[in-house]
Amino acid sequence: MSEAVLSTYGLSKSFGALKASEDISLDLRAGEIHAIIGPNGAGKSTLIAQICGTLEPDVGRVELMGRDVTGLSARARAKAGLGRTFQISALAMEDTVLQNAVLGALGASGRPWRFWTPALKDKSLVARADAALERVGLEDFRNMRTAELSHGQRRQLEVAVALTLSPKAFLMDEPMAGLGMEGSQRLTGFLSELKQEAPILLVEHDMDAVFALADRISVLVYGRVIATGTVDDIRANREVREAYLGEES
Ligand SMILES: Nc1ncnc2c1ncn2[C@@H]1O[C@H](COP(=O)(O)OP(=O)(O)OP(=O)(O)O)[C@@H](O)[C@H]1O
Repeated sequence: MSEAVLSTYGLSKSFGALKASEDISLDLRAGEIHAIIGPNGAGKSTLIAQICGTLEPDVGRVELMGRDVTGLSARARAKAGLGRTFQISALAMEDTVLQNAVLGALGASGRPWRFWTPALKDKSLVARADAALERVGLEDFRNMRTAELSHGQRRQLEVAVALTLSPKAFLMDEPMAGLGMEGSQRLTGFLSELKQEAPILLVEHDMDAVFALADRISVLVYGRVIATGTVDDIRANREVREAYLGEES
């Protein structure tokens, strides 16, 4: 496949005696979904936090489009093109769908937050927000209160907010969580299109979704990557089956 958009080199992070990340080197390539799977406590969230910049690694570095971003804040990384959706929704529930999307577009514009109210009157910001809403299929819901959206629609809105920053790569932490079968099937279809715009590093517990979506999978166990490969490689990997997939494989 093609070149790396996002790479980690030797990321390590300990909490006291616990090695939550141990020498993690992986990459995310143009056009792909790379899923990170592993049992509870394997270190998936710790890894994502170091990549997005909310947790400092003890050792190692993160590169985005060949640029070392390890010293940058999470906000600066987002501006540099690292789009993120969160395990726990960061949306303002009482605001409308459009307001949430404009907030993202405002972040992308680099203007201070106190210009928030006029931002809704700023045609270019609203146009950017509307384009993102259209991209995720929420254009008919733009004036609805976010709290009234279904769970699946909120996930789509989170992607729209991230899209307003024109991300070069997405980090998604359990986007399927809380979705029913229909919702996760719809999101699966959407993510498989979205990856063409920006590749997706995906942490997900829903194995059906992972096996349907991922171009490559890395398996984390006790903070270490024990295998990286295609779905078929991972299904066939003995160490993975023993350590993680067990009877399900
Ligand atoms: N701030 C912290 N302080 C101390 N220990 C931590 C901290 N954050 C995570 N850990 C520990 O590091 C290990 C990895 O946790 P992490 O949340 O990254 O795993 P995970 O794979 O995301 O788990 P889950 O699938 O349950 O979300 C766990 O043993 C956890 O208890």
